[in-house]
Amino acid sequence: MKLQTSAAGLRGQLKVPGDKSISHRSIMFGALAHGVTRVHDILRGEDVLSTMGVFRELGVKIEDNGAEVVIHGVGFKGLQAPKNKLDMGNSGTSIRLISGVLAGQPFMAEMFGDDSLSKRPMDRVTVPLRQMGVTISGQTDRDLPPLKITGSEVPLKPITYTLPVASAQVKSALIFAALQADGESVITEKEITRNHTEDMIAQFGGKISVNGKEIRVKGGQTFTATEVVVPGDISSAAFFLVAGLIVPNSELILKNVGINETRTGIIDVIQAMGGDLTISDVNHVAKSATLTVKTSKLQPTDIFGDIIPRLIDELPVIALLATQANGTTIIRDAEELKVKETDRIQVVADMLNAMGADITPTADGMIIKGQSQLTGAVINTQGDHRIGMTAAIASLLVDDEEVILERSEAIRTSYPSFFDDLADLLV
Ligand SMILES: O=C(O)C1=C[C@@H](OP(=O)(O)O)[C@@H](O)[C@H](O)C1
Ligand SMILES: C=C(OP(=O)(O)O)C(=O)O
Repeated sequence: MKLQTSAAGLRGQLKVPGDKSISHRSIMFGALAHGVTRVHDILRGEDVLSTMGVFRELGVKIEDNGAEVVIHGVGFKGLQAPKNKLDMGNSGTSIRLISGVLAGQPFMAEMFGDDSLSKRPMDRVTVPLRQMGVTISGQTDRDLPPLKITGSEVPLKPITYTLPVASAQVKSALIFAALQADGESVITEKEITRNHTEDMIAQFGGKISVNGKEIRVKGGQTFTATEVVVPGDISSAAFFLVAGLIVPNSELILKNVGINETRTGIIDVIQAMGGDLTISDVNHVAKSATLTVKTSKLQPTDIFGDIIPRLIDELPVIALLATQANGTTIIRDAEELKVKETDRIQVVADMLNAMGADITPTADGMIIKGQSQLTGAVINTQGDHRIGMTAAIASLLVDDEEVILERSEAIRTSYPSFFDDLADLLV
């Protein structure tokens, strides 16, 4: 498709779609709870639809009446052996978290995904799950999908485990397994990562204790159905936060954005760069707020250390932001970007360099020179939604040249209405 270029400004208000991480987990906990869970403002992106499809295959009734998604929970003991292979699509969150769910189920299941997912390492979950008594195997020494899993007939062994990577997906997979273990598990994070799984255990009436990076969770708990209202996804809002800051003559008001503190690294970065961002209407219960951004002069910054997991999915569009700062921005400690839907260090650098940026990829990040005039190019998402949306925002700064985006349908993974929302905000 041909992307919009030469934007005269972005103005107006937007309610970004529901948080992807919370949407996945609302289906999982809804299925594992007893009773009927209603979910409002769920993200209907393809990744979340994959999770819904898998739980339907596991015998859970899930209805979408347009206004809300209704999940008829069956409890941990009510899941049924699937008749078909479980299709995880493009979703790392689905395959890793559901591995933890299936770990304690007394049946065999096979999980597979698309070409991108089939290249992503699953050994980070298979290694600790095996220690808990699960039979699970994948392809090559990294346990790439497809994965075959046979859960344990008897309660799993609890685990004491320090994560070698900063990953909410691995942490969450182990929490789901630990909930089906005979005793207390102790999981220690490398860095603090998004805590939606922990929050949701409490929301569904369960118990979990969190002390900094150390998490303790007991097996054998039962969950009670509840009502979930999903806040907007800050990872989706990120594209419009950056657009509002770098496109001249812009002012954007983003409503109902999730501001869980484990996700707000991008706000810290924008503030460090001197961006004009205000936070209002803070709802402490829903952990959401209104974020307003205006066109700004930006300074460079260094992004590294424990902020990285708090903005990991935003780094592609943060790299674009840095191309417009008045100096050099350095991103470090972000080697995890290499094992996302694409190698996001290489692919982001290649894409933005093809558009006239000056980015040097490094082993664990990027060195980004600022004040680049962006130019026309042909870009391929390579199946990565965040690459596609970053390209679409970058092209707003291109004058009198074309930007063509190939495989743009990848954006439906996390933000099906992205192009409609963008069109509505153009001056
Ligand atoms: O737990 C989650 O919902 C997610 C965790 C992160 O992945 P990792 O755990 O692999 O860092 C993130 O990149 C992904 O988009 C969603
Ligand atoms: C990495 C992502 O998701 P997942 O790991 O679930 O595929 C993402 O949404 O950017």
